[in-house]
Amino acid sequence: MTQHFDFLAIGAGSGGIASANRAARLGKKAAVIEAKAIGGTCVNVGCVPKKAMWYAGQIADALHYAPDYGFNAPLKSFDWQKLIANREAYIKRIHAAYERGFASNGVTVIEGFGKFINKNTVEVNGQRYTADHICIATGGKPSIPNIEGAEFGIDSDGFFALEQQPKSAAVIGAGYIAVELAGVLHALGSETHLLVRKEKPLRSFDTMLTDTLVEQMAKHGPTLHCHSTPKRIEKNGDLFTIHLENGNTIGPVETVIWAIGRTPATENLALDAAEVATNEHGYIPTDKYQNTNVKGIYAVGDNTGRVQLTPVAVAAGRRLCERIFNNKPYEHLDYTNIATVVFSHPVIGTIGLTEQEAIETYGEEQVKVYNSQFTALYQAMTEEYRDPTRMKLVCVGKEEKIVGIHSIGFGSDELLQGFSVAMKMGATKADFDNTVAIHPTSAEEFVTMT
Ligand SMILES: Cc1cc2nc3c(=O)[nH]c(=O)nc-3n(C[C@H](O)[C@H](O)[C@H](O)COP(=O)(O)OP(=O)(O)OC[C@H]3O[C@@H](n4cnc5c(N)ncnc54)[C@H](O)[C@@H]3O)c2cc1C
Ligand SMILES: NC(=O)c1ccc[n+]([C@@H]2O[C@H](COP(=O)([O-])OP(=O)(O)OC[C@H]3O[C@@H](n4cnc5c(N)ncnc54)[C@H](O)[C@@H]3O)[C@@H](O)[C@H]2O)c1
Repeated sequence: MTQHFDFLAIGAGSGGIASANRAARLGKKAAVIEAKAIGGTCVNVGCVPKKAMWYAGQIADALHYAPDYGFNAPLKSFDWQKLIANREAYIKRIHAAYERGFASNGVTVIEGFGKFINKNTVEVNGQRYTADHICIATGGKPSIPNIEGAEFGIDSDGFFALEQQPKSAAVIGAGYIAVELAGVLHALGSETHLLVRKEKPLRSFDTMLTDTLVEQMAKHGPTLHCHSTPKRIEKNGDLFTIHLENGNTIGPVETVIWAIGRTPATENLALDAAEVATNEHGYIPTDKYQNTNVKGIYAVGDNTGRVQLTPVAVAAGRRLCERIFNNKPYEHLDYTNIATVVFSHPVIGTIGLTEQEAIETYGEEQVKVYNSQFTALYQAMTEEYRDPTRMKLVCVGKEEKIVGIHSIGFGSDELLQGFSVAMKMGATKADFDNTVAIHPTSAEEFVTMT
């Protein structure tokens, strides 16, 4: 028998969960289909385990600062397995919380891999489900390059499955994941190499951020190898050597991690059966209302090729359901000015235009930039770790409207959310100046820049 729903999400990751719950809370009969684990990438092999590992790295950093704070606490050991066990136990608790949420909202959870049969029918394990509205929220998966020996490397999913801490690792890629995983491994004591193809990682970010990151990597590690494109990977016993296009080699190392981007999980969904179009990279193009080319079929999250962040998938999914089920015909997600944090060492918080983008958009004469550099008190107390925190405000026009906020250094992760609200509301430099600082914090620099 075919079961019918008002709303059916394919994929119980960030976008699918948020949309199905919202549909159900709006009184609709909603279901979500999940092939692997509830929570998707973010909860199981993304934001959550990554942040847990990053916190472990923060604790390792704090142990370096401890003697300058008067603590004589030599590190006796670090237990990777305990960290992983506690991380996974936390993830289990998140699964349970999601299940409680589904139960209280009345969302049906269908376990298995969903495939389209036609425009309003999806099949899972031979059972068919129809829906008036179908949301494709299938996310993505890590990419692996097509080079000799690529199979010797693991990806970010493999990183989270590591049962032992590698003594040495090479992380390949220049994006968020590469920078974050390399930073974590290094902080936890693995000899870590980060290989990027061009002159630096995170090249689309404001140069103040990336220059500082590169400077800090040079001082504290991991070892950054620029202009380093892997050509083949050679296995010798349990170790791997990376041969580069430029003739150099990196390694041998115990673990090679590919972090070279992600591909959309749209291949095996039988999208043809529903006539849903994809672009040449497999992403599902959507309009600003998350509509695909087929009426009643939507896509949200990483498979749309837009900003790949959990809160983006969540917000797009919720707004979609508000639009279709709550009489809000124009509700949609504004994809501009989305704040983001890279959990690098040091951590980066950024929103809006880089200085360069502002100049290209508004013209040099319209752009005024405020910079600040200081040592956060937390690190200023130490001998060896008095690293700079750097901040930048990018302003445009006579009124100095703030169009970019960038920060690298201790606390940049937690301080940005509030400032992003101000920027989204159209704050000017004068509004920032009118705000009395909170002292002593790093955040206060943003309201005291001259
Ligand atoms: C290592 C890493 C760290 C990250 N860190 C952050 C971070 O700190 N902050 C942040 O905002 N974002 C982070 N992200 C990005 C974030 O995880 C994604 O943007 C987010 O998970 C996208 O949500 P989604 O709903 O589009 O897809 P996903 O969360 O990937 O969920 C898709 C789900 O669909 C399921 N699925 C796929 N096909 C089918 C099918 N045919 N039938 C049934 N189920 C199916 C999958 O199993 C999966 O569970 C990180 C990503 C990675 C990989
Ligand atoms: N803190 C966060 O919010 C967070 C953390 C992790 C991931 N994410 C999201 O997940 C997305 C995916 O992250 P990602 O790091 O996998 O992808 P990415 O697209 O950000 O970076 C991929 C990098 O790999 C490089 N690359 C591509 N092919 C390569 C090759 N053959 N050899 C060497 N390098 C190669 C690219 O130049 C690029 O710099 C991000 O864009 C981000 O939106 C967010």
